[in-house]
Amino acid sequence: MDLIVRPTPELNGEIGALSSKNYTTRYLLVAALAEGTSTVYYPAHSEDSDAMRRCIQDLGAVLEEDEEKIVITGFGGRPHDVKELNVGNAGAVLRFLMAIASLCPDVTFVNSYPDSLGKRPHSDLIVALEGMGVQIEHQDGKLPIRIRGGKPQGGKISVSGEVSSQYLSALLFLTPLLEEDSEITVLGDLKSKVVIGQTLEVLEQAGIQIDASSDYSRFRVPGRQIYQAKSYTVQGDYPGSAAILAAAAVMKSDVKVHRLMEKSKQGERAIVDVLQMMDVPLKHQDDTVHVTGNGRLRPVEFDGDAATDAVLAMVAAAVFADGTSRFYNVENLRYKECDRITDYLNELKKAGAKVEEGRSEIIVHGRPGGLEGGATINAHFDHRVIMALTVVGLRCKEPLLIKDAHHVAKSYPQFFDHLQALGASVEWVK
Ligand SMILES: O=C(O)C1=C[C@@H](OP(=O)(O)O)[C@@H](O)[C@H](O)C1
Ligand SMILES: C=C(OP(=O)(O)O)C(=O)O
Repeated sequence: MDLIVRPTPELNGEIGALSSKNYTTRYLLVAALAEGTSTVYYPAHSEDSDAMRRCIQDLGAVLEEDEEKIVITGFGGRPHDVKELNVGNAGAVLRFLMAIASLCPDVTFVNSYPDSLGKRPHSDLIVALEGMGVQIEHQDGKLPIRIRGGKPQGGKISVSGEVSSQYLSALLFLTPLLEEDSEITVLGDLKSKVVIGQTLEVLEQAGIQIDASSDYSRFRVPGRQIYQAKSYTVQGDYPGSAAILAAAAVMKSDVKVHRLMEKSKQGERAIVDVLQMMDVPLKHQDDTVHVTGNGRLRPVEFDGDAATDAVLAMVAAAVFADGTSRFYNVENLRYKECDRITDYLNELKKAGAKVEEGRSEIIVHGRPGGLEGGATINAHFDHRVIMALTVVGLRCKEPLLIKDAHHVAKSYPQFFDHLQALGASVEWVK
């Protein structure tokens, strides 16, 4: 489905942030790996979290659900002998479950999004798992991927962190279940390092003991551990909320987003600091971010690796700043649902933005007077491109038509409802 974003002068109102995608996938997984029955309160409801839900059921977890929670009886360290798993377009779910599937005799991950997840690389994880004695068939490191496991071996394990932190997270979920103790060494410069903090936080809550070096380059993981059944509460999601906050920042607004923990380990909470650096009037207290925008923004320089899933929203705000902004250390944006540098900037240019790319950076020459708009946008199967182009479209002179905007449901199905509730002029078209 396509969506029209029309110029909108003002946003006003209050919303509750959606539930965190990263915490939901992790809590569902540790609950599935536990012996006994766990409860996850306020899980995210999106395509990615549904993918994890569906796959852990296929692997033998038993789920009962109501409005506020999912009660999960885990399969412990013994997943069912499932033949096929379909993770949809969810990268983290795929990578985490590739590691867990190595406990099964023979599982194939199908390629249901050939133009998105089907293009993303998994070689670094494949190499690490092969080093643990797992046999893997793949298409040059890509889907479909067939994993013939059974009894992966711990011990000394190396994994590259250069492309994604998800490979390391995957091994951190698997190794506590192995017979042997493990020592994981991370090769190269670990990207999205802050996300490993979320993995370790959840593992600790699940009763798993891991000794991590302070720079996250080495991990000692005792084997034969048991995931404990626990109750978890999912916090609000900063990456999705970043787009709402950016929208409020680029125009006259009085917008509150609730349920955004000040002490969260989500790196994307940096959206608050970045908007403040851009002189956007806002307050963050009692887990509520309150933006009182006036449409005036200063340019900013930011290391985007610290907040990988919020960079596109930050760039969308910078499009209207009164000067040149730079987002650096962002090469791994190229390996997401689309190439979030080249593909994203091409769409921004269609709307009239002045942007330039380097291998690992995005440069934005702000246009405080607003953009022309009047363009048709290709979503590239990417929820974050859709959200960011919506932010831009609200301040264009002519409407933007976003093709296939339904892919927003990968992480934030209520995004357009939330924006409409705040007064944005957005409309689905057939
Ligand atoms: O571990 C996770 O849940 C995620 C890690 C990040 O990926 P990379 O480590 O590939 O940057 C992030 O972009 C993704 O949305 C979710
Ligand atoms: C990149 C993302 O997710 P994943 O890697 O899990 O597909 C994202 O949510 O922006």
